[in-house]
Amino acid sequence: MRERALIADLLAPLATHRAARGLTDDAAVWLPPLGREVVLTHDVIACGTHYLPDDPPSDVAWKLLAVNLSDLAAMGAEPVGVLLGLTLGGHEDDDWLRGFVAGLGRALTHFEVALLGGDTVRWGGAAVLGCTAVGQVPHGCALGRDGVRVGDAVWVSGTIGDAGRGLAVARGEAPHDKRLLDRYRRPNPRLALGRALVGTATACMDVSDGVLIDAQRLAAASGVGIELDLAALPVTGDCDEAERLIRATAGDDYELLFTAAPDAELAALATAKVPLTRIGRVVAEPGLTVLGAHGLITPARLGWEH
Ligand SMILES: Nc1ncnc2c1ncn2[C@@H]1O[C@H](COP(=O)(O)OP(=O)(O)O)[C@@H](O)[C@H]1O
Ligand SMILES: Cc1ncc(C[n+]2csc(CCOP(=O)(O)OP(=O)(O)O)c2C)c(N)n1
Ligand SMILES: [Mg+2]
Repeated sequence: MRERALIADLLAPLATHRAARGLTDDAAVWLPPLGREVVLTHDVIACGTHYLPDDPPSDVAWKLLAVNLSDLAAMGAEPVGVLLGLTLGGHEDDDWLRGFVAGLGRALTHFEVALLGGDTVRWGGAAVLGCTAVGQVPHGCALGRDGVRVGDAVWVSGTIGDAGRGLAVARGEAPHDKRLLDRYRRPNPRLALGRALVGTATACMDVSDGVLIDAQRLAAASGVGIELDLAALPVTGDCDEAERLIRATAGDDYELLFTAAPDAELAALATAKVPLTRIGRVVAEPGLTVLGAHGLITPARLGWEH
């Protein structure tokens, strides 16, 4: 399929938002509502690094959107639209592209975001798929990483480590488990939670590289320290300390890690699907401290780094 056909026949029908101008102009034109700030983020996923060549193309489209919307969720923003940078390789034939666009359409509808534009190129290597997500927040309401205060409680949404286990399933290294595969292939950005945390959380970020390394980054951004209780980490099923460390460093969770005053009322923000768990506290001494059953633990690694 030629680039023109992909755009005109498959992508343009998805670009229904007025701002996209039917994908017939050089760029999208969007007027943010009065009193709103525009929130912008860009994340790339590469075949072999972030997803597997055999992952269904519709799930790859979902993941591309989800990892970007997760960054908007972390900022407390409401998503508006996305621009896609599709650098395709030899593996992405017409069937793959049709599957990708079908999944893209479903994901756009599910997340209520507009396709605003993008670019498509072919090259000889593995596919590299970029996405710019555009969101909005009421003026001054964006959540940041630098608002953590000494004495705050540290919270995380959902469960940690299931996506990492899903990757093992996808690689054929663990028995088939649809739920875990979905956690890896179809992350759920915590958009409603992120927006609900505006005004309550002192700081927020999403967990993509592993909850330990991301907690270290959150603490560093605020010039404070974070103490995490490994036993408090929300995991699926029973697991010992060694397994908890694996789950805490696997990454791909796309949960929200946030801080709030110790007496902040958060129970009302939790749901059956997205529980909230208090996993630690903020201290003055900078750095990350991991506490196990027998005291301090020094993990060999904290998470994923490129
Ligand atoms: N190549 C780049 N050019 C400009 N900014 C970048 C680049 N890579 C990362 N950033 C910015 O650095 C910050 C941290 O990026 P990253 O660690 O990828 O965060 P996240 O995990 O939220 O995606 C973000 O504000 C991101 O926009
Ligand atoms: C095939 C494959 N191997 C390994 C991983 C694990 N992995 C790759 S990148 C990554 C971290 C998240 O990606 P990154 O580009 O750092 O996202 P960002 O922090 O920028 O949101 C993880 C856990 C994976 N998702 N897929
Ligand atoms: Mg990034």
